[in-house]
Amino acid sequence: MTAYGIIGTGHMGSMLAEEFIRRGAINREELWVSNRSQEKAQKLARKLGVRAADNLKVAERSDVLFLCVRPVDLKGVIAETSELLTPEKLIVSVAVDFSLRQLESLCRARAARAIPSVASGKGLGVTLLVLGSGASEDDRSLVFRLFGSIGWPVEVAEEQLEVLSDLTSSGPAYISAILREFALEASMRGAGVDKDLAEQLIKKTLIGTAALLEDESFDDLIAMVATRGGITEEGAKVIEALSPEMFRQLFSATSAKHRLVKDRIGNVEE
Ligand SMILES: NC(=O)C1=CN([C@@H]2O[C@H](COP(=O)(O)OP(=O)(O)OC[C@H]3O[C@@H](n4cnc5c(N)ncnc54)[C@H](OP(=O)(O)O)[C@@H]3O)[C@@H](O)[C@H]2O)C=CC1
Ligand SMILES: O=C(O)[C@@H]1CCC=N1
Repeated sequence: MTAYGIIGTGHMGSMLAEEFIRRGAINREELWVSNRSQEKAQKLARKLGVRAADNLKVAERSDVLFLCVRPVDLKGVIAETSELLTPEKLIVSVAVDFSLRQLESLCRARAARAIPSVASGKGLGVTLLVLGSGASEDDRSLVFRLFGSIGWPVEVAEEQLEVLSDLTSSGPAYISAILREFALEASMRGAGVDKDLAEQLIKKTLIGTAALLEDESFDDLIAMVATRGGITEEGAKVIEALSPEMFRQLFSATSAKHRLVKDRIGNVEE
């Protein structure tokens, strides 16, 4: 029996625990969880019927250990448990901005990075995967099986993780922020449209659009809606004209923040 552990039961850690159990990828008796504030881990353990313990015990028990703390807390967690992180174990870090090189320099365990998104809470998220040099083909199969149970795992080059995680992990927040502004503007056009109603309507429209996008390209879907000489064409032109600058600024801002986080973490392998 493979034993699994999750250190950090915040948004990502608790989502992974719940979904892996719910979808049968991990059996409840195989999973241990821990968290800095212990009540959080205990509450999750009670809810899922898994076991809660402290970081050391979870690291000791686990064959596969998910590290689900923020990048700035990760070095401390690995330092605390490093004696137990032997080459027989696989660590899977979900932290953005903490490299494989750093993980591998801090402990002797085999390492992988997996960057999921909240959409995996619905079994529909992308998980970006990068396997470390010590990881085996069995490790690759294992992470693909686990993350395949909650969406679409895709192996990428580590140097692409920053920009791709902006797209897929931060994506649900950005799409929500854009649509919230769209609904707000609709409610301010003077026609007396209620803001909450506008939000509900655009959410339903998003869900329908997402279903269509299973089969259609963006261009084809736009062409389906934008009747030649009709209304949508005009709006689409505005989006095409103005949004490149918005997304350029978005990537500039996130890139600066990625750099800041990496600087804060420092060259931990040295
Ligand atoms: N949220 C998202 O959509 C995504 C997040 N990620 C990555 O997931 C990681 C976690 O993010 P998220 O879940 O949003 O953050 P949260 O703040 O929700 O969760 C982090 C958890 O880590 C716990 N923690 C902190 N230090 C320790 C420690 N020393 N020992 C044990 N537990 C500790 C915190 O405990 P306490 O309750 O005491 O604060 C908290 O519960 C980050 O590295 C992030 O980059 C990746 C992809 C998507
Ligand atoms: O905002 C963050 O830092 C994390 C990483 C990607 C999504 N949430």
